[in-house]
Amino acid sequence: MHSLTPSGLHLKSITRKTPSHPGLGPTHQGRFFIQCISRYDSSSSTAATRTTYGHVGKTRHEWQSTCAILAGKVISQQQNAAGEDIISASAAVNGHPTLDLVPTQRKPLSIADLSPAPMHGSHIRVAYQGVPGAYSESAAGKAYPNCEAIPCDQFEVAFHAVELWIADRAVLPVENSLGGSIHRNYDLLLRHNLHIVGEVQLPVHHCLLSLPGVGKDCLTRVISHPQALAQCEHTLTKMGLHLAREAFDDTAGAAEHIAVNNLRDTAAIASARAAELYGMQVLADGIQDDSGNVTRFVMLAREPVIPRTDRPFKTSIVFAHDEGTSMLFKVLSAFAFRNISLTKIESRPHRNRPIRLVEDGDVGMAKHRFEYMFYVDFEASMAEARAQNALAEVQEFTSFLRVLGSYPMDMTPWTPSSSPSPSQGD
Ligand SMILES: O=C(O)C(=O)C[C@]1(C(=O)O)C=C[C@@H](O)C=C1
Repeated sequence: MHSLTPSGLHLKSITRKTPSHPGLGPTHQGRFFIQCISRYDSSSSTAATRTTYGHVGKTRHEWQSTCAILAGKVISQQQNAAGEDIISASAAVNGHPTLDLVPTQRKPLSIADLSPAPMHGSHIRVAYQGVPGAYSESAAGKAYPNCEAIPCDQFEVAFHAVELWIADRAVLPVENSLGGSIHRNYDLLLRHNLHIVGEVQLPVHHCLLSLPGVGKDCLTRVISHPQALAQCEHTLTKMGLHLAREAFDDTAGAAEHIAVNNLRDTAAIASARAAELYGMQVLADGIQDDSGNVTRFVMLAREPVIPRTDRPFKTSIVFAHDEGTSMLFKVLSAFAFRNISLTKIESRPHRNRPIRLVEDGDVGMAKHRFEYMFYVDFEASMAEARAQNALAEVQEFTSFLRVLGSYPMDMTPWTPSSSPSPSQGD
């Protein structure tokens, strides 16, 4: 178990005012929720969150709050520049006013904006997507015991937190044994220049949560992270729960949303720790479709780790090609001939050129072909000659090749979760 202590920050591009709810305690009630502070501490099970207000002051917490606002501004600026959705932070969320984080004028960052936190202390700061109680927070704690976990409302904010020196690491999910790849993070890995410095595999044990006293009969819908909904789909049906399913940013955020808004017809799929944090009851425990439900997370840093050969390493690469799919066969054989095992292959649309027009010589007609970026993980360290030789060969067949990281493999054994056990509230 882990605790939240008032020594971190919650990075958000939009802040919201949370209405009062008796189950949440004074820190959540009717305030501008600028920052939620959490430290992952594997030795304790107590939890406390703390909020601060929209001013910049002299204390460390206030300084950190400034960082959160800064991160929000940077993201807003980038989104404006890219012509993507503009986040209007001055808009109301759930009828409540939010802070204006959208700058009216672009102001370049100064060196002062980017300087690391004073009094950093001995705790490594780890950014994750979600709110306290999310699985990503547990993954951060598994990867870096006693770290200071920094909740971020979007994956991209976690990338920015590391780039801006607000966090030392980001821990992000990339694939789940039931739900498959988390594509957004593959795309972000390519857009940003952070390095993969490690991986952790986390057994994911889902619970069905409702407000205290609310039974299954009262429920009409279930909300959670899309991956969590997918991981529990069959079990919910087998339990006779034909509920409308709605996606939410993260599992723990879904539990918090129900608690804050007193939603008596809605259940959340989230962790037992989220139930504890947000005062929810556990209606059923272990509702994932397979007991071996595991999510793989990668750790990201500004600097790569130096590859070694004294322990098992994995290397992640991404590449693109200019002609034909036969290139893929050649690339894969570069690894096969050297007895290098591949552990993962993923294809994503080519960002700059998703479709290409090609002449079909046989029929004399032009046709459209989809273009891809390929992500490959293989079991070897970049310090090994066979990995270097394989990549030298891969480079010959590809138009673009980037090593995302060469890092120690997670070798920790894990035990499957138990099968569903309905508990209180039936
Ligand atoms: O929502 C959370 O709690 C998360 O940490 C995100 C996430 C994911 O993105 O896959 C992580 C692990 C589980 O597989 C479900 C959800």
